[in-house]
Amino acid sequence: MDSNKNKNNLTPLMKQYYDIKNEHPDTLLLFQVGDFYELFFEDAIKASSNLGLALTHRGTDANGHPIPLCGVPTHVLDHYLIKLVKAGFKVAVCDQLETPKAGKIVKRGITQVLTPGTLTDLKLLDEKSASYLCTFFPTIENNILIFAELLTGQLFITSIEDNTSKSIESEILRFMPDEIVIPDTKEAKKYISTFKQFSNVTVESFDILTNNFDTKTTILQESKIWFKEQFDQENNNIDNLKNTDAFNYGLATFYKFLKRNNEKALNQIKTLSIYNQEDFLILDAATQKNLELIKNSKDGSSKNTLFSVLDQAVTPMGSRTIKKWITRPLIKKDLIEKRLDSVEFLTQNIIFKENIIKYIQKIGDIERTIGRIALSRAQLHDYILLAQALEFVPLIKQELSTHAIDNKLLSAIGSKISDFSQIHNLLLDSINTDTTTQRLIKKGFNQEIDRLRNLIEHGAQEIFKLEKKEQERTGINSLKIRYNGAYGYSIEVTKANLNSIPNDYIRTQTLTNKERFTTQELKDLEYDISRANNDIEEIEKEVFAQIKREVEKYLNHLKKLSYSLSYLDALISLSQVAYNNNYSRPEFNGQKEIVIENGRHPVIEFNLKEKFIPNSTTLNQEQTLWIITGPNMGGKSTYLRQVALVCIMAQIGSFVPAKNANLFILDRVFTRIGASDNLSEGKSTFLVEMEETALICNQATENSLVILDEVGRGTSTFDGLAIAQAVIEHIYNNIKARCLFATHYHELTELNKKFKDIVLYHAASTKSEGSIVLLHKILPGIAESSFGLEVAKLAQLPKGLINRAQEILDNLNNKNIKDNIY
Ligand SMILES: Nc1ncnc2c1ncn2[C@@H]1O[C@H](COP(=O)(O)OP(=O)(O)OP(=O)(O)O)[C@@H](O)[C@H]1O
Repeated sequence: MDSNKNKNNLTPLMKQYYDIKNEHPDTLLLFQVGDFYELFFEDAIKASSNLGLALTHRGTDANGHPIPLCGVPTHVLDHYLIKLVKAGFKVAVCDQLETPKAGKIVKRGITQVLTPGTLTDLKLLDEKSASYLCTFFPTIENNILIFAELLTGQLFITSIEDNTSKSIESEILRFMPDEIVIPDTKEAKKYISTFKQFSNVTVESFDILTNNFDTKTTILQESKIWFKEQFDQENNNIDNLKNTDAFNYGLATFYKFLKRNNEKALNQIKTLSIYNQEDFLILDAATQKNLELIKNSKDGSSKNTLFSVLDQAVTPMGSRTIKKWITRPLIKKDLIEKRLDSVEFLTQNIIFKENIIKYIQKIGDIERTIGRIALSRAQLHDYILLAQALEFVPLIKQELSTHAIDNKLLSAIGSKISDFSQIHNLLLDSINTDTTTQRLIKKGFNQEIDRLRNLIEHGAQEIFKLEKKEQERTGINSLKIRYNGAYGYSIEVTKANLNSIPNDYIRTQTLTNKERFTTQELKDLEYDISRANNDIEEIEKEVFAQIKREVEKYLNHLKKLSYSLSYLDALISLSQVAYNNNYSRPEFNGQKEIVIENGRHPVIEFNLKEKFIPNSTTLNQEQTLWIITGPNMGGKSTYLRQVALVCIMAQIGSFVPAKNANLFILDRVFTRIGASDNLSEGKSTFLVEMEETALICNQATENSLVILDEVGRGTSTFDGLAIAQAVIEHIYNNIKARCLFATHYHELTELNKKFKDIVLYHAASTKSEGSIVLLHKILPGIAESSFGLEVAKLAQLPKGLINRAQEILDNLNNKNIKDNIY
């Protein structure tokens, strides 16, 4: 859209379009024209290719060029909005603000600006995922990350001193934000390509943060004032942060962005959590991907993920809580034990659990309903849902108090579920739940509304009653009250009866045989009837607003209620999963050991046709590092992942798929599994492998679990072998983390002779009728070989090819024996 130069050549509609678009140049502008929302110029081209809609042309621009155009019907706007916002566009919706009148350009204005991270409209949100807006501000000193969950009004802030993109990426992935806002500084822009792999990125201009010329105060100061007003800041962590540029500018960037795009949400952010990365178990980005915690690597959905197994919640808010728990496992023993106590209690008290499930199911996703109320986006429907939900709160409260619950967490949840009878009664008395009538307020709640409604419903009867009254008063039986489109209501009297009309009759019209009159009473009645429809709307709106204000007084309590209920739902979900799948309660006995008896992979055990073979693990002072060899397809990767998953599940507060598990509280879990390249960033498979290994070597501690699968595989045999051995030696000698290392380099098993705590395990196999049988059992010792050719046979490589490979292999083995390489 190049020029406003020749504005005089434009139609009034296009002039108006230019004016509005100029105020929102960074958005796709959907401009309402009657029954369509239309996009013009570049916006039309982008939208048509993203939405698969036809691109046409209409009229000419100021320079006489045809204007590209693409339109969507108004009744399907939401459908297209979701698509555009999910594709990462910022979208502004410009509505017609008045009924069009002939010959006059209709008034239009922006009614919504949507960006991926600022959505608060339920139709646009994924119900099983919390939606976060992230702001990232890096400086040489530290990096600030701000995550805002707008619907619940929560803000999470952390500072990361480590400047490697891997650390920052890991922390961002915990929240999986829908949008990451960064300043247009050189340091920040370095991260764009990394962030774009998993989120939408918006660059916010930085220079004007400090020079807001529109007001006397700068955005920096404004954001500080906002922060002070929103939060009760008795938080020690905040003082340290406040002195850093990253925090101050990061906050200003966040504030500026949200103020422009969803100011209401900005004012509803009331809960602050300043945390350290180390407050939760740290799962680096590769681990989150490799273990398929929330998203699978196949299609990015939650199918066959840990989340899909643990999520048996009956409400979406419960599912969202489970998701949060999975990405933020705990590291404080007492908190983990509290969750485990509750899960155990719930698995043992089935009737109690069933009752609670029944009620929570009826309550539904009250968290989002309350979120909408807080953001003033709630409609009648939301209040109906709230009223229905509150009916079950006393029942849950009763369950929680009457069962002698010997469980700290459940009792604490119970105490937060206050009695909302007052607000429940108010809603029951006032809100019209009969959605067929299109009325907001229930009969009997407000006298004036009832009177007007009566008038509308019984207008005809009122007129009839008046007619009777006038007949009796005048003694004229033929007197009629009639309605005429041009004159309205009037009393008709035949000319023969004119002598009997009272003095207060006002003549309005003379017909051949009749005269028409009105009276003050008829005028008032007519006025009331015609105004009733308008008035009732006004009064209903005002009464509804009063009810909303009353409900808003309880917002903080309601937020606590929804938090407690989603927590309860998530706990019940964990207990259901534990019960159904025969999981056991993990123990933390203070020893630095991971001893798992008959562990299983929580996801794979569901998908196998045959029975999953359980395997045990002992990583302790005597066995700190396992080198695992074994045939391809022998089950090594499954085993490695299962050990990591069992440890993570335990720190989520879940029971684990094992007969017994004695664990210790890990600070970090690292996994380097499989081949992944990052061609979009110009990184080869091997470079990615080495970057991930470097992160482990730099960040793992003796309290970490390190899972390494075939490190060194991506380069030449000797380079790979050398790197693999050096990595093992570093982890064993310097880091002292508990480690499982799977490899096809049999040479590495020699390390067991050098270091006594490095032990050898293998994925067992046997031969039957000349073919390999994979036992999927991890046993002490070394595998005979990798049986690569056997697996190739299983995969049905051509027979001739296999025979030739066997020849080559025999030659190589003979040579190795001669050269004594093994
Ligand atoms: N404990 C088990 N019980 C039953 N089946 C298993 C078990 N472990 C693995 N499997 C099956 O074997 C398949 C291959 O396992 P996995 O990928 O773990 O082997 P691998 O040893 O890592 O192979 P490669 O060295 O080729 O990567 C799995 O997809 C699963 O179907």
